[in-house]
Parts: sequence; structure tokens; C-alpha cells
Amino acid sequence: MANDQSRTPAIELINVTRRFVSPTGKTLTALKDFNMAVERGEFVAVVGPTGCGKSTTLNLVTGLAKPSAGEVRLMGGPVNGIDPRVGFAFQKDALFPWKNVIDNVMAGPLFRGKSKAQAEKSAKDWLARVGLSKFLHHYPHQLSGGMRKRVALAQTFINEPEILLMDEPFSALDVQTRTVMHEELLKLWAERKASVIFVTHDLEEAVALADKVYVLTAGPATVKSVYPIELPRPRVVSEIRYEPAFVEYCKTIWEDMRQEVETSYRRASEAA
Ligand SMILES: Nc1ncnc2c1ncn2[C@@H]1O[C@H](COP(=O)(O)OP(=O)(O)OP(=O)(O)O)[C@@H](O)[C@H]1O
Repeated sequence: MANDQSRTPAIELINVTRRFVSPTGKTLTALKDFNMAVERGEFVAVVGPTGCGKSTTLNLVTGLAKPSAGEVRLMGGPVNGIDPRVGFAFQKDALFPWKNVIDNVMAGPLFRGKSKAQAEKSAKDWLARVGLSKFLHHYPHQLSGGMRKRVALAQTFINEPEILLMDEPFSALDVQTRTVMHEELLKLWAERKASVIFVTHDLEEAVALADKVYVLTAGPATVKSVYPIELPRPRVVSEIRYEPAFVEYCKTIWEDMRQEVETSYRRASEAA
């Protein structure tokens, strides 16, 4: 029988519900009947109002959290704790402050059993790709925010993740540096074609990067709509935002999202 394992989606959330119990015993439903499928090599962005459940979705895929109901699958199999095929990039980078740049990037391969020589060669290669060959011996506190993000990208990509989970990785950066990092990310992604979930508040960022944009409802999060983004690749992020098709996608998706954002603000002000 033909093995169609490679045709199963990289990531699947099937009718997932996730509840939390507060210290006072109240139950909060963060995700409800949530369905998502990320195909192999696909770049999916997830947008939705603040607090709706975006990070909770990622936590379920990491295996750090378990669904209260439903199923999460990676590469056709159940999620079983931390998976070495999964890489992460979060708003707060995970650089070790006491290690210099090259040691930070070598840490992953060394942990995975590579020899020091292999890890060093590979780290130099990845640091060259992100333009940091001259900064191998700098410490994180000696770098700008954008440079730290580049180290963090090298640190993630060196492990060649098949699945990449990103939670607002560039939100702390200034606009110009963010655009540069978007280009950098798309370049690295195009080489390896990991399957990506990229969570963001920023609709323009989502449209510029993704193959599909998922819009979530104000909590409990369900999938409100899914928009395929058919802008050609490779994309030049600094220029794409002036293209009529890009503007049209942003307008259409914002109309859809606006309602959810307003619901979320209304609830927050009622609760205040
Ligand atoms: N460990 C937890 N215990 C209790 N409630 C939680 C826990 N984690 C998340 N929540 C609640 O679940 C809901 C969804 O949170 P989540 O962080 O997933 O939202 P988000 O969309 O990522 O938020 P933001 O856009 O602000 O980053 C929120 O109401 C949050 O307070």
C-alpha cells in the first residue's frame, strides 16, 4: 500500500477545546471546537483580538499544554511532549546572556549530540546567513534588538525544524528592523520550507508573510475565517505593502476582524 504519510498535514487541531480553571474555581474556555490544518511547508498566520487564545493554540502544538477535548496531531501522529522536530521563536528571545553569539547558536546542536567541530561549523554558517559573521564573540547585551533577533533566528533554524511556531517574534522591534527581519525570515523559510504557525496582532505582517491567514473570534477562540493569500513569492516585504492586491487583502480581512476586536474591547471595558 502506498505510504501517504507525507500527505497528512504537518499540524492538525481537530475539534479542540481548552479550558482553564482559575484559582477561584471559575472555568474559562480559551479555545472551543477549534479546527486548523497546516500543510507541509505551509506558512500560516493567526490573527485575532488580544487575549482570544492565540498563544494557547501554540502551547497545545508544543505539547506543553493538553487539550480538554479534541486532538492535536503533528505529522500525522499524536503530540507527545516536546518534539525535536519543532522550533520556536517568541517575542522574548531565549539567548543565554552569559554565552557569546556563537556559543548561543551552538548550544542547540551540542544538546542534540553533535560534536563541537560540527556545531561550530554549522553555527558559523547560520550566523553568516543572518549577516552576523563579525559578531561571533559579542555577548547578547552588546547587540541591538534586531541583531539579537537574528541570533535567535539562527539559533532556531540551525536545528532545521520541520515545524516552526512563532509567537509575535518581532513585535518589540522598530518598524524598519521588523521589515528587515520579515525578509530574513522569508529567505530562511524558503530554503527549508518548514511548516509555520505565526501568531501576530499585526494584520499587515500576517498578509505579507503567510500563505493563509486564520482569523480567530474574540474568546473563546474558534476559527472565524481562513483567507488564502495568493501574492507571488518571493515577496519583497518592504514593497509588497504598496501593491493593490496586498491592500485589498488587508481591507477585507480587517473588516472581518474588526467585529471581533470590538467585541473584545467591549468585554474588557465592561469588566473594568
Ligand atoms: N495558564 C492559564 N491559566 C488560566 N487562564 C489562562 C492561562 N493561559 C491563558 N489563559 C487565558 O486564556 C485566554 C487566552 O489566552 P492567550 O494567551 O492564549 O491569548 P492571546 O490571544 O495569545 O493573547 P494576546 O493577544 O494578548 O497575546 C485568556 O483569557 C487568558 O487569560
